[in-house]
Amino acid sequence: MERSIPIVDFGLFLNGGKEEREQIARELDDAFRSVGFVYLRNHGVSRKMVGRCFEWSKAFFDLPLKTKMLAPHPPGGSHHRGYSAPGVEKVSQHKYGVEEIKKDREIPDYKESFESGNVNDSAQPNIWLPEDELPGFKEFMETYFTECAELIHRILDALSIALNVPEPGLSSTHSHSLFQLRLLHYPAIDAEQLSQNKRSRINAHSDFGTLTLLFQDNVGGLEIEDPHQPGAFCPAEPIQDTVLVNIGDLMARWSNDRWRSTVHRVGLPGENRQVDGDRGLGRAVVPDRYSIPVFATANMDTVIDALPSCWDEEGNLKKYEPVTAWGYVQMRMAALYDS
Ligand SMILES: O=C(O)CCC(=O)C(=O)O
Ligand SMILES: [Fe+2]
Repeated sequence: MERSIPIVDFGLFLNGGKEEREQIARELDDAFRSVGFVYLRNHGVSRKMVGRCFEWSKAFFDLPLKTKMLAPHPPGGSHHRGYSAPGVEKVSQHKYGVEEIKKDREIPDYKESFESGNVNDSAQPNIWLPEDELPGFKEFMETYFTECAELIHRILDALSIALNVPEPGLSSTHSHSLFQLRLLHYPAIDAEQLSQNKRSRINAHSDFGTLTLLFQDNVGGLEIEDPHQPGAFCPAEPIQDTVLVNIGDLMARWSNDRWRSTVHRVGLPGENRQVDGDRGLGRAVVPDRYSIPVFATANMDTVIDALPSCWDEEGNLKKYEPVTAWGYVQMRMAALYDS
């Protein structure tokens, strides 16, 4: 890939003066224009909190299936909370036709997930296990959600500076913090199954909200598509103490495609990553992988129409019709689950 994913010191934005904040806004703008992804250091969610979240995630997924099924994800795509067992969800890339979605599901994503969101989100109430099945889990996830929501709002402040969006900026269009905290577990799998495309971990897709935070363990396997070479992917390696941030489709549209919503997937970890097992028998096993994406979207009534600094009447016309955040997200979500 021509340009790798930049690393930005977000502490300079959080704690710096006007000049430093403007500099970081420019760095984010560059990253999102060229690659659509950035690693943030000093992002304000402590190493300890991130570590604890991975521990909780493992504790949850280690529970027996029948216990996890006490917090089931409802059928259909409109209430995106609770537990989804391996093979239930299949991400798809811009495929809304029933036939296309069915065909896509023939290669199952081998992962399980648990979704939670804002405690005040009445449209999508959280779905928890009975407290005594995993005491403390709910409380921790609610706290983690709040810390991630704070980071998302600060990134939105930086993006507002980057695009000259006047005060109170993009953060105010996300004031309900309708975010989704997702725990993901990809069970250990034969490397051969992944390499021969019999199963995927997560198929190539772009995220459909405004932006996504992604915490990953150090197993690897995440890859992003080279914007200059469609179909060619390169690794987004785990980097200690950073969070990956990427632009989603809704923000790409809002920025009139100034920023990229880059297609990504999870498959076989790179050669330099760990693959356990007896290579002699050709039965290498890719270890379990855990990741924690947090998806942001705008308040549902927000009209997504090209931001003022992203278009003009001369060379750079508006490319898209206005759409509400609600209309857009529902359309994308319906493609995820069989209804
Ligand atoms: O597990 C990962 O690293 C990526 C997850 C992802 O892209 C998603 O859930 O949208
Ligand atoms: Fe994604």
